[in-house]
Amino acid sequence: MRKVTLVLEDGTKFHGKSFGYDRPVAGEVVFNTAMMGYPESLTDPSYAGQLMTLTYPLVGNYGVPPFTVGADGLATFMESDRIYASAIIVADYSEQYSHWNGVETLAEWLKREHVPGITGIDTRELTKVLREHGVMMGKIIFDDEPDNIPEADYEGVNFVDKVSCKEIIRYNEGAGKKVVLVDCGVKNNIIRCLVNRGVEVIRVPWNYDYTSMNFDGLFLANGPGDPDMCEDAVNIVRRQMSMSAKPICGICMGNQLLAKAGGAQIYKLKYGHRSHNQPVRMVGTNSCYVTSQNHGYAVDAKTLGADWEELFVNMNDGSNEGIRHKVNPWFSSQFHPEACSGPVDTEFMFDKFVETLK
Ligand SMILES: NC(=O)CC[C@H](N)C(=O)O
Repeated sequence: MRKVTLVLEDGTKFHGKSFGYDRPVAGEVVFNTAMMGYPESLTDPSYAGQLMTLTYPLVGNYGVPPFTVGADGLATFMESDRIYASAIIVADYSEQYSHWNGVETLAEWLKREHVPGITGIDTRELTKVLREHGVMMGKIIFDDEPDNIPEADYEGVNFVDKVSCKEIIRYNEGAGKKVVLVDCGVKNNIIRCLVNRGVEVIRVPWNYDYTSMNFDGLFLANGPGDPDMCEDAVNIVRRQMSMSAKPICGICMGNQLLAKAGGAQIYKLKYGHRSHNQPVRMVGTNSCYVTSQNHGYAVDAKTLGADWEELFVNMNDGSNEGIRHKVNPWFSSQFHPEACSGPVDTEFMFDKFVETLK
C-alpha cells in the first residue's frame, strides 16, 4: 500500500494509504455519515467530481455486489453502471468481507474502475474540519510522486452534461401512463420506483426539449454539481409549465430545477446533507420522516414565487426539503424518496406522483 496525503484547499493534511487505484486525484471533499451503502453511493452519479469521505469507520466488510442486470435493463444492485465518485476516503478499510451478495472486495472494484481509495484517515476529524470551514476542494497525492496534478474545479462545471444519457432510453414500453424522466444523473432506483408502479418511463437527456412529446407526467431526477449550470433544463421546465398543468415531480437536483423554474434562487450549503438520517417535517403537519440525502446546494425558500410553498423543511438546519405549487400538481423533494441506500419511509412520493397521472 503506497503512502498518500490528502491535502485540503486550506493546507490541512491527512496521511493515509492507498487501497484503490493508484492515481492522484483532485475534487470537492465531502462527507457522508451513513453507516453503510458504499456500493450505492459510489455509483450515484450525483457524487461526480467529489472525493467521498465516510465517517463510519469500518468500510469494505460486506464486499461489493455483482453487476447483474434485471429484466428492467438496470443494474440490480447498483445505482448506475459505474463508479461516479472521484475517490473514497475511509478510516479503516476491510479487505476481508462477508455478505450473501458480495462477489469481490471494494479494492478490486476500485482498481478495475480506476478510482482511488484511501484508508487510515481520521475521517471523523476530517469531517470536523469540513464542518467548521465548509466543504473544500482537495487532492490525494502519492508521497513518492511529485504533486503534479492541477487543482480541480467544482463550482462552475456542468457535471450534469457529463453524466446524463445522450439519447432517449425507454423502460416498460406500452405500460400505460407515460412519464418523461429528465436524466440529470438519475439513480437507477428512481427508474425502478416508477417502473414498479406500472408506468412507462421515457428517459431523456438533461437538455432535451420534450415539450412537444406525448406524455402524462414529468419527472426531474437527481444530478451532480451546481444547479445554476442547468439553465437549459430550467427553461424547458418553465416552457412546459406555461403550456400545461401536467403533473411534475422532482428529486434533489429536480427540486432545485423546479424551484428555479418557479423563480426561486439556489445557494450552496456550508457542508451539505449526506446521510441516511436527515429529519424532515412536512410543512403544516407534525409528520416527520427520516430521509436519505446527498446534496450540497439548497433552495432559498424566501425566494419562492407567490404560487409556490414549502412542502418539507429540514429539522436540523431549517433548510428547504421540498416545494409544491399551490394550484397545479407540481411538487418535489430535496431528499431521496427512492433511498438506495437508506430508509424507504418516503416512497409515498412516487405513489402520489403516479396517482396524479390518473
Ligand atoms: N443528489 C442530487 O441531486 C444533488 C443535487 C445537487 N448537485 C446538489 O448537490 O445539491
